[in-house]
Amino acid sequence: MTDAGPGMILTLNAGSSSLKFSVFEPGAEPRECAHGQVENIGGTAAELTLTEGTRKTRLGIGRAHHQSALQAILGQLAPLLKGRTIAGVGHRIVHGGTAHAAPEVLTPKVMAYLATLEPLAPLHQPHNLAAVRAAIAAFPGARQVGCFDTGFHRGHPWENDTFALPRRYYDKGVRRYGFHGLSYDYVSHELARTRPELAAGRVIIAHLGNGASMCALRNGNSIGSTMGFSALDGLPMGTRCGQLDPGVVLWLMQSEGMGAVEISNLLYRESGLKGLSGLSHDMRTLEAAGTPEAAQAIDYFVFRIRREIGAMTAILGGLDALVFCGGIGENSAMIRARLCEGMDWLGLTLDAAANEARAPEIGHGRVRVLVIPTDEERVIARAVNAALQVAG
Ligand SMILES: Nc1ncnc2c1ncn2[C@@H]1O[C@H](COP(=O)(O)OP(=O)(O)O)[C@@H](O)[C@H]1O
Ligand SMILES: CC(=O)OP(=O)(O)O
Ligand SMILES: [Mg+2]
Repeated sequence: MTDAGPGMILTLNAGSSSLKFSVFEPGAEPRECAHGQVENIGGTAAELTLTEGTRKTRLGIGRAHHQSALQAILGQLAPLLKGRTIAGVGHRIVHGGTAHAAPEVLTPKVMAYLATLEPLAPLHQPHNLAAVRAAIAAFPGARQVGCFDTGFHRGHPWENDTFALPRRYYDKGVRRYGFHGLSYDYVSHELARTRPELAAGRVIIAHLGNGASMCALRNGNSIGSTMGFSALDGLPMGTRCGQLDPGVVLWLMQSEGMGAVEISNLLYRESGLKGLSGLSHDMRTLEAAGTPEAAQAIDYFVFRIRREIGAMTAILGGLDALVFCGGIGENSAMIRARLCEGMDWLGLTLDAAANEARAPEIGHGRVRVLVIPTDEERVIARAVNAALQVAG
């Protein structure tokens, strides 16, 4: 390959149902040259979408898992690089545990620690680490930088960091970490850039995708998250149960004779929207389905989020802005409308036309309601750019 300029930045973001990537030109504010994603991982018909400027290409890749999706992406990279090399690869790493918050170069020692966290995020962490190994093999000269989803929440108050278990478990790392931190980082900084008066106040960001969580922010800092020790807690998700009485887990073990692997599979892969609807994890499918079970799955999703809006408003001491992001938050006008219905008591009133048009601002009450498309890739690219600067 001829070197036609400084090395580029590649970002890899393995979500539970998607693998997203971008190629950035390094710089004080990295410039995105191309991006793409494999969606519907785990389903029967995964699709790789590539976008370069106005050119969009779609490629059916059949039944895909994260590893084959990654290979499909690596196979498409060469023409996007236009003869340039890759200087740095940035990875979304869902769990940084107690030891890692800020972005870091991924040494074998760091990788070994991160591998111990795999059981805490089985839908993500193994794929995140597999992507690092594949990127080392594909780009041996590049700097590999990890960006942690848990990092954004590490400064949250102790009451939100702990469970009411004997203290020794906290000391062993049984804590409420919170996730989707790269998304909250991006969205909160966008809010600060575009609406600084709101960012300085009391804000709830609802990241509603295949994984879903909410973050309560005061002056741009996380003070509470619906997700906890693992990415299972809080809101119901595509295939994850969300909040669950731990007594249910005991009952599954004692009365149903289920072991850890079976319970893990049930709670991570068979529950949530998929479990309740008996149909699909995908909100688009449920919205179109019209079956009573699909409707009830949506009802439960909406109910839990509304409940958390109330709880977070209470810990914030009021609310100045509610911000939607993530695949559902950005694209489903119906879900946004249902979440905001009857919230006038809070000063939150949706503007129906603006909501349907997916305008950046969709409310007209005292509490501002916004849609800010998230960009985890940009947060990763900024971190890689900084790491490349340090490396000289
Ligand atoms: N137009 C839409 N209407 C409703 N839901 C949508 C729409 N587009 C995407 N979604 C939902 O967004 C989810 C994916 O969200 P995303 O944040 O990209 O996923 P991940 O959690 O894997 O990163 C899909 O499973 C689907 O349910
Ligand atoms: C943490 C998490 O659930 O991530 P995602 O929404 O990408 O699956
Ligand atoms: Mg995601």
